[in-house]
Amino acid sequence: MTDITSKIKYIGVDDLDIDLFESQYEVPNGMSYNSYVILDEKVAVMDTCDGRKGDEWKKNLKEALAGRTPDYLVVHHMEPDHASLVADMVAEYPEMQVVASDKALKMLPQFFEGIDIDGRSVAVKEGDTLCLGEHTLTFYAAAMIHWPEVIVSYDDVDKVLFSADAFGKFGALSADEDWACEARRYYFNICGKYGAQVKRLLDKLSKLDVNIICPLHGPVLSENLGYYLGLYNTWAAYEVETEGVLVAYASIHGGTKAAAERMAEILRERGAGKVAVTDLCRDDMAEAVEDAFRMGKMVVAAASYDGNVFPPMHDFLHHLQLKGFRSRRVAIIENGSWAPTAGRVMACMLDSMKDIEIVEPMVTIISRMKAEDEPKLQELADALLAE
Ligand SMILES: Cc1cc2nc3c(=O)[nH]c(=O)nc-3n(C[C@H](O)[C@H](O)[C@H](O)COP(=O)(O)O)c2cc1C
Repeated sequence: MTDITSKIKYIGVDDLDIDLFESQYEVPNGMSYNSYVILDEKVAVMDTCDGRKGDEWKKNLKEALAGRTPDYLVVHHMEPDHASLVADMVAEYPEMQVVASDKALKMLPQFFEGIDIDGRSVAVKEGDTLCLGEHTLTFYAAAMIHWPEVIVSYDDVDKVLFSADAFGKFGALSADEDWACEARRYYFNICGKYGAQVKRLLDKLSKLDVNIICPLHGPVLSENLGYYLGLYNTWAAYEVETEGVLVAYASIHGGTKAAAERMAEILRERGAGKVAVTDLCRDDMAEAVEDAFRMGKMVVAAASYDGNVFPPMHDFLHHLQLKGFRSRRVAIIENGSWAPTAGRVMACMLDSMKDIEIVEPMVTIISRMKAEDEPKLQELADALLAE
């Protein structure tokens, strides 16, 4: 338990036992479920915790309360990694009121059958305030970052923003790691689709004087906030963050892999900037998605499979479709032994995304790369790098 300011305490919990966050994201350094308590004339608990760590969280809460009773539980986001203990809190503190958006209040019985908060709920919308004594919270709608019921709140005494999942990050607080790397992987995989909504929130924040950002995952941000806001502005606008190329391949027997690796070499020889190579069958899918958004250009290379494309590539492109991948140049390499189909399928999936420029000519490898394929790869690399 740490002090964020004289009246705001951190009561969140690190989870180092979790195998996959949201049942799909590898988190080698765990996850933090952040939660805070404001101890003013009134006491406000800011979100709860994942049920996986409920006992630890309740212990932290009790310690922070030091015998006091919460007047309000503010629910910024209803996802179970933050709201699992709302029903327990409602039962334990009969005088406590639940403060949330109208949508969140409607979601409560979906998660907690029979929960009774009649006369104990405060529905808040954009611009509403909650006075705690010295501190007053102002609420802002943050719909679709990354659920529809999300709100954020701002305390103009300590200039603290409670940002819900915005500015969140994979990794427990105990992890000593670069913020941007795991925050970017988190952002594009969790919020990537909602750039327009993130941009709207950033516009609102630009009018506030924020000194401290308290997100629901990852470290509290209190220094150099311009750096974090700058990255969020780049990401929300789908702008290129790093000049370079992601080469993503899906290969059954190694032929496509050899072509992809040769393509990466050619790109490096031509000074393409950062060239990252990912094996979609083995490497972290979330990192591949992150790198696709991070860089301005991409090469996709895949084997043909049952008149379609090898499934790991289909899975990758499907992730990009879901996350709103857009505004990038993409080159295609396909492989097949009798009737190559991978290129057509990849092009079709890419065509469904916004402002994707498919660079010609696509290269077709027949089973294994031959000498005659080398100039074709060079031509494709030149076309990809030409602006
Ligand atoms: C289950 C399976 C289905 C395949 N389907 C096709 C196909 O529809 N058309 C084709 O040309 N090759 C097909 N292939 C062959 C591979 O695409 C081809 O051998 C390719 O060279 C493999 O590339 P790799 O060495 O990168 O794995 C299939 C292979 C397997 C194992």
